[in-house]
Amino acid sequence: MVTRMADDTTRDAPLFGNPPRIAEGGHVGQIDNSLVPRFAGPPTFAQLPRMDEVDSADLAVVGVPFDAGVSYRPGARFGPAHIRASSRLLRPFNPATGVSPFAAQQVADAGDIAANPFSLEEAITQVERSARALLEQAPRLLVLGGDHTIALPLLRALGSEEPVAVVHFDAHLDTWDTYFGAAYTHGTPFRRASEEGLLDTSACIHVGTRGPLYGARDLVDDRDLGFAMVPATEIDALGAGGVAERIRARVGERPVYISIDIDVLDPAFAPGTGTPEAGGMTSRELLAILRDLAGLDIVGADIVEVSPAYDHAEITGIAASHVAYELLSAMAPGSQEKQ
Ligand SMILES: N=C(N)NCCCC(=O)O
Ligand SMILES: [Zn+2]
Ligand SMILES: [Zn+2]
Repeated sequence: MVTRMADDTTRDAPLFGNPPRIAEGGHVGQIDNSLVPRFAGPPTFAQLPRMDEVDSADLAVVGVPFDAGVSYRPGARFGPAHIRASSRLLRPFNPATGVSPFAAQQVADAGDIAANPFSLEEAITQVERSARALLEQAPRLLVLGGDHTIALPLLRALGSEEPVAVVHFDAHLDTWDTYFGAAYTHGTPFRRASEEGLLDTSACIHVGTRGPLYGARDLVDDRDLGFAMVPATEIDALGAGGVAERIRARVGERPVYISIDIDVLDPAFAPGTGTPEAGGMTSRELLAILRDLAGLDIVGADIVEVSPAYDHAEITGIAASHVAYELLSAMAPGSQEKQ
């Protein structure tokens, strides 16, 4: 009996080379893990095809291995590879939403954007240029960072024609002005974006904000730059559904960019990050909130600040890969009707 099963399987499995893929909904999907072990094969996000393996893509997953903008622990340059490695266990069907995110839309991995590690200004230009070029090939992007600096060039690529609403999950405001006189850092992208007119200042919101600030003025500036806030201290009382309701009320029908700094999670759920703050949300809360955002006009998203050197047992990588999966599910056409 055991011998027969093994024989049947090996007959269909390729010896090497192009792995067999799931093909659902007319789309090229994940490697078929009933024939090829999930720990074998190329290291794309969720074992999805590369961009050059599909005729066209509805959504591209792209990495930005860059961390020259950090103010504390380094290492987010290794975030994209770590999130991809931790995404091998993602399966095709999302039972919490009823969505098959890789059957409902063509998702492909576009590899990494090359960003100069020695020139922050040049890196920002490269990220914007690359994102614009990629948007010609796939109308929506899910970006794996990288430190939070990259949100600015991504917003330049997405928000220069029509300002976007930003839903920003983070322990930090990231609307500070400068560090050591530097305008472009991972603590300043949303101030720059607001100053540049990239944000719909009636529709942006932070979620999960906590920890000490430099002064009370930070909050005044933040409001002036266009952000409402659901601080971490309000999450217990609101619950995931209540938080999602606040986000929906703020964003409405507008095009929205979702930026997720993994440090929005408590360090217990995401130790592998550069500027951890105690008292954050659980991964279950974050995943539930994202599920409730299905149906928003999500034009792009990022997951940033995963720093694998500080991770243990892939805790942070796995959290980030599931966050990506819920985002892809929420971005799938028809996702709202399924719920
Ligand atoms: N974007 C992140 N993760 N952190 C900003 C930290 C700003 C600071 O060092 O005060
Ligand atoms: Zn942060
Ligand atoms: Zn941040």
